[in-house]
Amino acid sequence: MTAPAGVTVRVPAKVNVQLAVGAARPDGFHDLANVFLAVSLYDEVTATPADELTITCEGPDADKVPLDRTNLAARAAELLAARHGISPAVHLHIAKDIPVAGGMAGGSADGAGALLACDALWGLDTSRDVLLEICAELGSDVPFSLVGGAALGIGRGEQLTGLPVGGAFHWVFAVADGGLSTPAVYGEFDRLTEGVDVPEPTASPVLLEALRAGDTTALAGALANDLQAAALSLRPSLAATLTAGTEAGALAALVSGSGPTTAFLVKDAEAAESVAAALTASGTCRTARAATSPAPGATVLPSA
Ligand SMILES: C[C@@](CO)(OP(=O)(O)O)[C@H](O)COP(=O)(O)OP(=O)(O)OC[C@H]1O[C@@H](n2ccc(N)nc2=O)[C@H](O)[C@@H]1O
Ligand SMILES: Nc1ncnc2c1ncn2[C@@H]1O[C@H](COP(=O)(O)OP(=O)(O)O)[C@@H](O)[C@H]1O
Repeated sequence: MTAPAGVTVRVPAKVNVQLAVGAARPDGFHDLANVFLAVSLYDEVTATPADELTITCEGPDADKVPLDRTNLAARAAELLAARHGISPAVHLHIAKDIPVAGGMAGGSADGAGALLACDALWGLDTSRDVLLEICAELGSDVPFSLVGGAALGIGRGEQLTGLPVGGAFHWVFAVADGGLSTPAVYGEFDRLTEGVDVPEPTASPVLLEALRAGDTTALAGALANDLQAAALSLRPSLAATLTAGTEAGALAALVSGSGPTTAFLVKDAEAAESVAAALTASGTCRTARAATSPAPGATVLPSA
């Protein structure tokens, strides 16, 4: 008898080209206008039949990934199985290339990837709407990991509207040593805005038009992250990384989401190569990676 085939799903990382953050809500979350852009750094999640739910992970950051039921991939398998009244008997293997706790939604990517991989492996054919519901239950960023491309997320970031993108954008991501906790960064945002009348978050029309037109220069002028001050307050060394990338010729620099990864928008692939080399040489980050956007959402790969 041949071994049962596995299903592999590839899922992109994200950068928030605009992250407008409102005041804390009674449930502890913050209302957002979160403009997500998927970028070409990917995790791959492979689901194979097993007697019980198990997880393995490979990659440079694998030792930082929990392998118990708190892993978002495990939680995705459990939620999907529960919806269908079946047992989550599956082995999930994560090939991790997205920095862990880096503000690039790597855990969310694995959650969305596991969901799609298990759905295919178990032959469930779950509707897109139900998959998106499960994603929102897993975390605010998980629905976007499923859909990819570009989207505006409102509410806590889970209510998505797809956005048109008129061309490719080139990026460099400087990966920092160690992560930053997302709740800690939102907590620092609350501390820094105490006594301030935080406005309702709204998407910038200039930024949306820059995306639609595929206009890199206009996008560079419109990038904005309301969590940046909080991330810098918790990790002041990020300022030196932002400066190093800008001095190396990046058109714009910002913290990716809750950080500590920093994102640099550059003119083209050639500029990406030289900015990545300069950032690596600067000693202000662990490593620098070039990537392009938009990237597709979670995708089942053809079986080998
Ligand atoms: C900041 C962002 C930007 O896209 O991502 P990262 O940069 O960390 O990847 C997101 O808002 C993170 O989304 P995600 O990581 O899915 O967060 P969740 O699991 O839903 O929530 C984790 C915690 O973050 C805080 N949180 C999250 C989303 C939100 N709209 N308001 C919040 O205050 C809450 O403290 C919450 O308990
Ligand atoms: N599959 C996973 N990959 C990475 N981290 C995970 C995963 N599942 C749960 N986590 C937990 O989520 C935290 C945030 O990870 P991650 O999603 O990579 O960062 P961020 O929220 O900054 O984008 C990690 O520190 C880890 O404890």
